[in-house]
Amino acid sequence: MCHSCVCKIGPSMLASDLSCLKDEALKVVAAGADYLHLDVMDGHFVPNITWGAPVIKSLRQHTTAFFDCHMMVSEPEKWVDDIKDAGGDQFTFHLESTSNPEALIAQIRAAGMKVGVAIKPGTPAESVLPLVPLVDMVLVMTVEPGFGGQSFMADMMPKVTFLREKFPALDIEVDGGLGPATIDAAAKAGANMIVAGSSVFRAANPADAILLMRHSVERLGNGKADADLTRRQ
Ligand SMILES: O=C(CO)[C@H](O)[C@H](O)COP(=O)(O)O
Repeated sequence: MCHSCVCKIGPSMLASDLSCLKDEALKVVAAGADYLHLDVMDGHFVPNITWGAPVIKSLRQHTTAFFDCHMMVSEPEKWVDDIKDAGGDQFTFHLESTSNPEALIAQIRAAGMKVGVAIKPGTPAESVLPLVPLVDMVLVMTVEPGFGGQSFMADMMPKVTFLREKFPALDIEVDGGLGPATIDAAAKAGANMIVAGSSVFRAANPADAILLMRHSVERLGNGKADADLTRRQ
C-alpha cells in the first residue's frame, strides 16, 4: 500500500484463482495493492454468481486490507449488516438496484461503512449528482457488470471527466478492462481509484502491473482526491 499516493489500486479478486483466495489476496497486498475489490454478484442483478458475506468473512481472518465490496445485487439493503459483520469497509451499491438510494446510504452509514455508488455503462453520470454530497465514492463501470476479462469501454471516460470537473476532490473509481493499455485514458479523465483484475492477476509480475498503473495516475491525474482507506473497525 502506498500511504503518500493519491492514486489507489484495488485488484479485483474475481480474477484470482478462487481455489486459493487467501493466498491470492496476500499476494496482491504484498505486491502493493491499496485495497481489495470484492465483487458480490447474485445471479439476478447481473447474470453471474460469485460469493457473499460468508466468503468475505473467511477472507477477513487473513488480512487487514481495506475491503471495497461491490454489490452487484438486487435489494442491496438486505445485505448491509451481513457485509459489515463480515468485515466489509466500503459498501458500493448500484444506483440501478434501488428506488431509495438516500435511505440505503443512511443504512450503510449507520452500519459504519464507507459508501460508494456505482453506475452501469447505460446510466448517465448526471443521475448520481444529487448523491455525490452523501457518498464517499462514485464508481463508473467501464464494462457491463457481471464478468471479468471484458474490454475497457473508452466511451465511459466522458462521464469520469464530467464528474472530475464538477468535483475535484471526489473519489472516482473505474472498474473493468483496466490495465497497461487503458490506464492512461482513465488517468487523464480523472479516475483516482483503479480496479484491475485480469491485468494484475495474469501479469508476470503483479507488483510491476500495479506500479505502472499507479505511475500513470500520479503523472496524468487531474484531481485532488485522495481516498482514505483506513479501516474503521
Ligand atoms: O466488477 C467487475 C465485473 O463486473 C470486475 O471487478 C471487473 O470486470 C474487473 O475485472 P477485469 O479487470 O478483469 O476487467
